[in-house]
Amino acid sequence: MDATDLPPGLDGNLVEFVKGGCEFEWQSYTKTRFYTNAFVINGNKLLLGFKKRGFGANLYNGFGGKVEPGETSAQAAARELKEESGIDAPLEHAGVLIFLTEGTDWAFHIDVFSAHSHTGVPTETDEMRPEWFSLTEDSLNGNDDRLGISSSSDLPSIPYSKMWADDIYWLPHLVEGKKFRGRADMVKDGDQFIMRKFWFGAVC
Ligand SMILES: Nc1[nH]c(=O)nc2c1ncn2[C@H]1C[C@H](O)[C@@H](COP(=O)(O)OP(=O)(O)OP(=O)(O)O)O1
Repeated sequence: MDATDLPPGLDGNLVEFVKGGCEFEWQSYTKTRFYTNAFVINGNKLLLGFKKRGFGANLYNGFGGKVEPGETSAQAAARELKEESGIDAPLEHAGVLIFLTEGTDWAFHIDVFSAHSHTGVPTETDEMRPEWFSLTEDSLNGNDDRLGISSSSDLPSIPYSKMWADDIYWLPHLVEGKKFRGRADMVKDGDQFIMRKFWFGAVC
């Protein structure tokens, strides 16, 4: 894909999965803040955390936070995973997401990581309550959550309606092991954020 067709902030040889909000302009920004987000898979289970406080409270997400000065994003991802869930995992880089929120001039740059094994027992912390979810096909692609039916396994389905709006567009690709990139410009709708303009794609 021609780099000039990509949202500002993304580059490389990318193939589009999905886009929306074509009638809007991309929001401009002058600063970038670096964050991480880590997802641990164990066979047909995915570990998510219910965020108890702070930005994104009451949503399920991977484990992550700010990259501190002097840290690489991989180091930050491992530290945040341990701090928020009590486990260690051999994290690998899976994707990059750029998010903007209305009224700010800075972008979240989120390095997303995944792992297929871990050591330790996921443990609730002040910030996150870890829970395992089913990775059956209907759970992963959001059919179960959309239809409000429980998963065919003994674990709950992935709770997309209680996650950031963008997650359903890239989480299935992360689980399939595809590297991805994406950007979403968010606006506030009541007490939640919805995507005004977005683009998600795979790295060739
Ligand atoms: N639209 C979005 N979709 C998504 O899946 N994750 C998002 C997101 N916007 C932000 N995040 C993630 C990135 C990161 O893992 C988390 C925000 O980190 P935190 O709230 O933990 O940051 P803090 O500023 O509290 O940093 P720490 O104090 O270092 O934890 O939310």
